[in-house]
Amino acid sequence: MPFIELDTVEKIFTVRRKTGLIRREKREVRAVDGISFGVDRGEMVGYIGPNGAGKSTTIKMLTGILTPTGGRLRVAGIDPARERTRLAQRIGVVFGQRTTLWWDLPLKDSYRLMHRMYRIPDARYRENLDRCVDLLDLEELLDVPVRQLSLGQRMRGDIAAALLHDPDVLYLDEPTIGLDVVSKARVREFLRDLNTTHGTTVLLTTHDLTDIEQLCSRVMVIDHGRLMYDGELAGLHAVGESERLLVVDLERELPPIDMPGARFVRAEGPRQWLAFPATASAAPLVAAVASGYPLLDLSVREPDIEAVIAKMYGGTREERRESLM
Ligand SMILES: Nc1ncnc2c1ncn2[C@@H]1O[C@H](COP(=O)(O)OP(=O)(O)OP(=O)(O)O)[C@@H](O)[C@H]1O
Repeated sequence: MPFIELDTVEKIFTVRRKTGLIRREKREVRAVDGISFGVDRGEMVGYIGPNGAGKSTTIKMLTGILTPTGGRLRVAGIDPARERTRLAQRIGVVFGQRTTLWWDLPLKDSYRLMHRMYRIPDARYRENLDRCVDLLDLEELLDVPVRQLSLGQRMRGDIAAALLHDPDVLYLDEPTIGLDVVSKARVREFLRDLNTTHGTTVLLTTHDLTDIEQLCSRVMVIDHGRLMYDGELAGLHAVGESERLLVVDLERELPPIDMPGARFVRAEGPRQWLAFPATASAAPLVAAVASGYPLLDLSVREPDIEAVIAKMYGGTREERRESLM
């Protein structure tokens, strides 16, 4: 059984929007729209996608902060939303944009508080702290209040904080965001070492594809709350490259649509995805599908992240650097 397991997990937010003085309109946001995957113990997986794709919502469900509105989710056999405290002993979380450290306290005092909060046995705490201080070069920073630390120093401090209780799983949400090149390299080296020597399972969300390239053998691409790709990074070259997607909602579940000029990508119930060349007009394909199949809805999607990734990996270093800025 995979260590992290998601089975058609869904999170729908209901947003109320003011439309008049008193009138309010309800709208549903499908932040995560039926995602399934498994991550084995010791894997290091990249979880990427454009802004608003549903990455943070997935991580929040994996930590138990948010409860899924549908599907089944397990981490180390635990249902996160039901047993959040028990799960907290097994997971570590680092949000690049937010610190879990106490802003006004010296770094070491934050660690002492965590020692008590997580009830970490003294010897284990000492050992983990020493290792993190050594590998993340924190010695000089232990007496400095967190608000005085640079972003890179703070990030190293946060990573150490997430590891003091020896978690089996580490979720990292943008761990290198805003860091300079040297700090990024240091963080990556530490994570690689953590994964190989401790077998820590790592799920990494990032906009910096160099993180993925250097750390993850497997990458999942999420877009509009759905899993669009799950496989080796190298395989992304082929996906989405100069192709657009036709999303077809049929009246009922049917065998894969077979159309000249289109390639069947995948199906989920009555919904099917067809890829077609980006340079071709969508109109003839739409017309052909509409006349040949019982349709409820159709939409054309640009291959956002896939195209970006394909372009970046296919482009020169200069182009890549530009697109990372
Ligand atoms: N608490 C909430 N209430 C309503 N809508 C929300 C809430 N949280 C997230 N959303 C919406 O859900 C969708 C997915 O958001 P999410 O933060 O998971 O995306 P993301 O992939 O992490 O994006 P980013 O890369 O920008 O952080 C977005 O449309 C977002 O506006």
